[in-house]
Amino acid sequence: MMTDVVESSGGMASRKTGDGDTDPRPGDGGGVPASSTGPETAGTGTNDSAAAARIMAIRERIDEIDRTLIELWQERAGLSQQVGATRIASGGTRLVLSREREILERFRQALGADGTQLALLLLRAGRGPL
Ligand SMILES: C=C(O[C@@H]1C=C(C(=O)O)C=C[C@H]1O)C(=O)O
Repeated sequence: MMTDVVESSGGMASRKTGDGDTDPRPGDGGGVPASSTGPETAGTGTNDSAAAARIMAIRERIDEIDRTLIELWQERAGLSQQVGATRIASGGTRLVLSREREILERFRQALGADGTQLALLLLRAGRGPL
């Protein structure tokens, strides 16, 4: 499985297959659209060349965002681990649950139930093995 986060807030749901691909569903682009104008372009899911060009342009920004998210994710995890090591070296606790609750609430307020799930993953990444 590609993910163990369960969608619970009514957003996009996707089913994952063993190879990480998403099963096609009826009407989700698995077939050839009626307005098809040419061969399906570069994995865009459409045969319309104008739509394919637009999709590819948007995907460039999506890829940029994903790279930034990954970088930020890794930076945050590293910082969180530094805080933990600093605190333990000074005789403190590894975790501060009141601070974790604040973070969970921040993400929940901004993003709803998905925010809570995201924050739980962020906190876990920063903890490393307990
Ligand atoms: C990074 C800290 O240590 C731990 C990790 C946290 C985090 O990843 O945000 C929050 C609280 C602590 O359990 C901190 O106290 O700020």
